[in-house]
Amino acid sequence: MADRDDGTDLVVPVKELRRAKTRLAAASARAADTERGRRAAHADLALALAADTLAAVLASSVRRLVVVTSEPRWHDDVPPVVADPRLELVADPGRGLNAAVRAGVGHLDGPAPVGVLLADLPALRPAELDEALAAGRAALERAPAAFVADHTGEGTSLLVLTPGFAPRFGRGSAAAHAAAGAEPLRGAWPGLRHDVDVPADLDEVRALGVGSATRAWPGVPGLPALAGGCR
Ligand SMILES: Nc1nc2c(ncn2[C@@H]2O[C@H](COP(=O)(O)OP(=O)(O)OP(=O)(O)O)[C@@H](O)[C@H]2O)c(=O)[nH]1
Ligand SMILES: C=C(OP(=O)(O)O)C(=O)O
Repeated sequence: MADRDDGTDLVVPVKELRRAKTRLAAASARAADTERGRRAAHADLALALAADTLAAVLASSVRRLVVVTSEPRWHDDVPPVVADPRLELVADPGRGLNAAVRAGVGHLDGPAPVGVLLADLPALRPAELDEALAAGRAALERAPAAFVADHTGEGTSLLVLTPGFAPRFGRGSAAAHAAAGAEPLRGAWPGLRHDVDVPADLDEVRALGVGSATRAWPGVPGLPALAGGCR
């Protein structure tokens, strides 16, 4: 078992909700009867996934948390996260995921290792994140970056990098990060590896145990359970 992390800085990109998670459209379609209801349920789902991911992050040993987003609901609907003193918000440059990640890493503007975590990990456990960040920092003695592949083996859920390493998120990112010299991290970390991309993933993460916002979806408007994060 790797050591507990002693405080890595973390960047989490959160896409504008109405454009996010298009591969989950079939799940939102089952959640409401009208087109308007479906759109609202879809945005609530994307927000719930991000809120649960961030609740776990804030229960970990992460030192600074940079969220890169231009989502207008951010301030109203994620109050426990917004109120945390470790949070710094950076505007999304609007040029895709890697540009958002670069903006977050650039904001930190230092030589220290940085973790980049995607925001669709509602079963994430704080201890898994701490372990993976510690393992990633240890790997930086041998490689310019380290990554945790997602449960399919194709994507990347966490990238730990030294500033200067170019992130290669997107389809097939695990292979792209490995080809650029990043070291794959081997821990089990089921919640860290299980991102939610397609409707079947929702059942799978619920079986692992998700945070309160995802557990409550689809729920009444306003996501009353959002403040939780305990599992
Ligand atoms: N800030 C920011 N975050 C992004 C962007 N694209 C993706 N993300 C985040 O990166 C994570 C993983 O992205 P994807 O699974 O590719 O998400 P997606 O584009 O919302 O989903 P699909 O439309 O289903 O491909 C999610 O947490 C998104 O919020 C972007 O352009 N800007
Ligand atoms: C964006 C990514 O993931 P996915 O498409 O699996 O969500 C990625 O792995 O870089």
